[in-house]
Amino acid sequence: MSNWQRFASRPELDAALATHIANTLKSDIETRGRASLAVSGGSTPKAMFAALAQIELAWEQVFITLVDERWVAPEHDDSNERLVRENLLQGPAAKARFAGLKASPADANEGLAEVTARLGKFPLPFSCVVLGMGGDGHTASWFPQANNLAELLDPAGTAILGSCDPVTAPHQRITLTLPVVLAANEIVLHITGDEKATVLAEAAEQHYPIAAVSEQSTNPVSIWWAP
Ligand SMILES: O=C(O)[C@H](O)[C@@H](O)[C@H](O)[C@H](O)COP(=O)(O)O
Repeated sequence: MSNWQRFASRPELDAALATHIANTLKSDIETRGRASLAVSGGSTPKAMFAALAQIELAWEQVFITLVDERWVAPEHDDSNERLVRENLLQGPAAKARFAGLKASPADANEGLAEVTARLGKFPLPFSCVVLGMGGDGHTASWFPQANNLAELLDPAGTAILGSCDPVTAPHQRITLTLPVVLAANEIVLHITGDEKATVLAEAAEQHYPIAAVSEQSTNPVSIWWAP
């Protein structure tokens, strides 16, 4: 159902995953002329972003967005857009075409149409979607307690994006929906530490949101892990 790529250390994981993503983008540029990447925020991907940003490829043909965003201004410390701008859109990768997921309305629901229109310029399906995972079994902004979780995880849903009130975490969110993630050419799950490996092992039994990706076999996810 999923294949594991295990590394002895986080720096080795970050370097290998950056190279792998770059190769996926290069091969999609060769076949489609363009490539698209959706990345997660949080703390895990920061060093991998820095490694990926330094790899030479036709970045001007690469469209980058976020898997999910906290509904805060792009200058906010908790903004995933800020994380991406400061760590991924640097060096050679500064030429990539980036679209953030935050819009001006105070409520994320009111910004959904505007942000969805931005993604209309993207070559879809995504070449690669890079997910993270929280200790509560959430991925993207599919939080266990969210009252619209079933809607975000509806495989037959037609919306690209949905909003979410995580309940157990700060900030309202905007997030890609399950069908868009599952339609990607490649899905990567980037996690570190024994605790997250255990959470993932218990995902099906505990009905964690990550199970919607890790326990399906239509588009098997590759799990990139280091202690
Ligand atoms: O904005 C976010 O919070 C995310 O995109 C989220 O899904 C993240 O990937 C996990 O919460 C893991 O976060 P850490 O890497 O900080 O553990």
